[in-house]
Amino acid sequence: MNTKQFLWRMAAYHPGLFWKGIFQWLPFNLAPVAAGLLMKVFFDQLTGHSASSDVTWFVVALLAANAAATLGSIRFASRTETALNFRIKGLIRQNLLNHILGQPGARAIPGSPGEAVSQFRDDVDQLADTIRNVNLLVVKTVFFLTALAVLFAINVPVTLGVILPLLAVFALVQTRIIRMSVRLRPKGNGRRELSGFMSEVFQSVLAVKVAGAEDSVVEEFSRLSDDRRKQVSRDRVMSQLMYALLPNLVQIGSGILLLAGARLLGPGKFTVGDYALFVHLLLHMSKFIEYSGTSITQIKQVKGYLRRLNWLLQGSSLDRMIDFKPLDLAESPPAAPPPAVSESRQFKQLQTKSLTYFYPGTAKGIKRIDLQISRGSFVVIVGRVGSGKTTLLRTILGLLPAAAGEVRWNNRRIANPGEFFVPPRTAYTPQVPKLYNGTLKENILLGLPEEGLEQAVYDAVLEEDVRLLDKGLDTEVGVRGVKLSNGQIQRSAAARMFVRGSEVLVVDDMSSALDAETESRLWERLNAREEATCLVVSHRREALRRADHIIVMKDGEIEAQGTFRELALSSEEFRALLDEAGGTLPGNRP
Ligand SMILES: Nc1ncnc2c1ncn2[C@@H]1O[C@H](COP(=O)(O)OP(=O)(O)OP(=O)(O)O)[C@@H](O)[C@H]1O
Repeated sequence: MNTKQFLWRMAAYHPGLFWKGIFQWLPFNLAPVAAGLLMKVFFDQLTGHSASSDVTWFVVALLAANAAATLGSIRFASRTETALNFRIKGLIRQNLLNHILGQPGARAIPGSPGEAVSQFRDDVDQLADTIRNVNLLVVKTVFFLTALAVLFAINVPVTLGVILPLLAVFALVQTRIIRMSVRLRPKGNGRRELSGFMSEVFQSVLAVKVAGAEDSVVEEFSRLSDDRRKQVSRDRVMSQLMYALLPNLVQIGSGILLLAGARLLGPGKFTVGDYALFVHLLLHMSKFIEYSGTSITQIKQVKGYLRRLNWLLQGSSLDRMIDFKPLDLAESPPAAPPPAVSESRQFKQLQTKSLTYFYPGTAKGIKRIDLQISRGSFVVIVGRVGSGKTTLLRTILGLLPAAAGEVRWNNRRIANPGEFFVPPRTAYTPQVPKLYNGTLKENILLGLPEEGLEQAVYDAVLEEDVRLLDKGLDTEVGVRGVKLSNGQIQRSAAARMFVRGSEVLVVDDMSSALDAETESRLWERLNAREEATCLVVSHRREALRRADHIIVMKDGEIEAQGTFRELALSSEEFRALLDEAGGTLPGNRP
C-alpha cells in the first residue's frame, strides 16, 4: 500500500467526521481574510478613500463577531478532530493487536517487545496525526486560495511581485528538506533501536550483572545514543532552517510591498487600506506556506511508518492494519465469546504425523515427529538439552507454525492449532512462565470465575505457600512475579493451567524451579485428577515411573518411544539419559 492509498482509505474511514472537521475549521482559517477586509474598510474610511460614512463601530462589531466565530470554530473543530484522531489510532491499534494475538504465540512479534511497543505507540500516533494534518491542509489551502483571490482582485502586479518570490524560495527550501528528512528518517531517528535495546537490558538486568557486562552495555548504549543524537541533530537543523527562513521571506515581501505600494499610493491605485490588507494577509499566507511545508514533509514520512509497521506485521498485508471495524469507544468492549466447547469432553486421541518445524534461517528444530497420546494417559518426553522437547510441545500447540506435517485431534486434522489448542481442550505451562503485576488470584484466574480455584491451588502444591503469604491469594506478586520464588511462580502457572479444567495438560520442564519432592507431589496430585491426560517434559524419576509412554528426543527427532521397561532394554540414548540423571529409578527397573 502506498501513501496515497493509505491517506485515502483513512479519510474514508469516517467521512462524516473528516468533512465535519474541515467545515468546522473553515471559520477559524478564513477569519484572517475577513479581518483583513474589515481593516481595509476601516483604513480607507480614515484616509477618505471610502465613500461610506463612519463605519468604525460597525467594523468593530464585525471584528468581534469574527473573533467569536473563530472561538466557536476552535471549540467544535478540536472536538471533531480529536474524535477522528482517536478513532483512527484505535482502529489501527485494534487491527495490529488482532494480528499479533492471532500469530503463533512464540513468534507473535518479529523483534524485541521494546521495538514493537515503540511502533505500536509512536508510529501509529504519527500516522493518525498525518490524517489530522491532511485535514487541516485542505482547510488552509482554501484560506490561501481565497486570500490570493482577494489580493489579485485588488492589484495583480503587486500580488505577483510579493507571492512569486515567496513561493520560489519556499519550493527550493522545501525540496531540499523533504529530500533530507525522508532520507534521514527511515529508521525513525534511531529511536526504535534505542528503545529496543533499553527494553532488552531492563528485562535482563540479572544476566548483565552475573556476566559482569555493565561496561559493554553502557558502551552499546552510548553508541546507539550517539547515532540517534547525530540523526536528530541533522534532522532538526534542516527543519529549523525552514522556520528561520520563512519569517525573513515575509519581511522581504513586506519590503517589496512597501516599495511598490509607495509608488502606487500616490496615483491612487493602491489605498492605505489595500496596503494594510496586503501586509496582514501576507503574514498569514506565509504561515500557511510554513505549515504546508511541515505537512508535506510529514506526508512523505508516511511511507517510512508504513514500512516499519509492515515489519511488525511480519510481511502480512498492510490492508489488514486498516481493515474497517467497529470500535467500542464509548462503552466497554463486548465480553469475549466463550471458547468453542462442543467437542470438549470428548477427547479420545491426539496425534502428530510427520510434524516438522525449523527456526527461521537455521536447521534446528524438530523433524518428522509421529506420536500418539490417548485419553487418560501420562506421556513423558525426555532428551538432552537442545534435543527439541520444547519445540515439539510448542509446535503441537501451534505456538510455532509447523513447516510440514499435521496435528490431529480425535483423528481430525487441525488446520489452525494455535486457535484450536486452547482451554478447555488443552492448557500449557511453559518452562519459564510469565506472571503479571497483580494479585496471585488474578494471575491464576486470568479472568475466570473463582470456581475450582482452591482445588487448582492444591493440585499445584501451592496451598502451603498461600497460607504463609501475608494476604494469601490476594497478595500482590509484583512485576513479572518478582515477589515470589521461581518455584512459586512455576506452581502458580501450574494452578493457572489446572483451574482451566482442560482435557489435555501440557507441561514443559519444571525441574529447574522445583525440587524433586515438590515435583513428585505435583505429579501425584495430577494423576489423582479424574481422567487427566498429560504430555510433560521431565527427567524426574517420579514422572518417568508414572509414565504410560515415554518419548526420547535426540537432535530434533524421536530416537525411541515406548514404556520405561521397553526403552531401558532397547534404547541406548534412554539408558545414557538415565545414567546422567543418576541411573536407578526405583520401582521400575528392568
Ligand atoms: N528461538 C530459537 N532460534 C533458533 N534456534 C533455536 C531457538 N530456540 C531453540 N533453538 C534451537 O532448537 C533446538 C531445539 O531447542 P529446544 O529448546 O526445543 O530444546 P529442548 O530439548 O527443549 O532444550 P532444553 O532441555 O534446554 O529445554 C536447539 O538446538 C536450540 O538451540
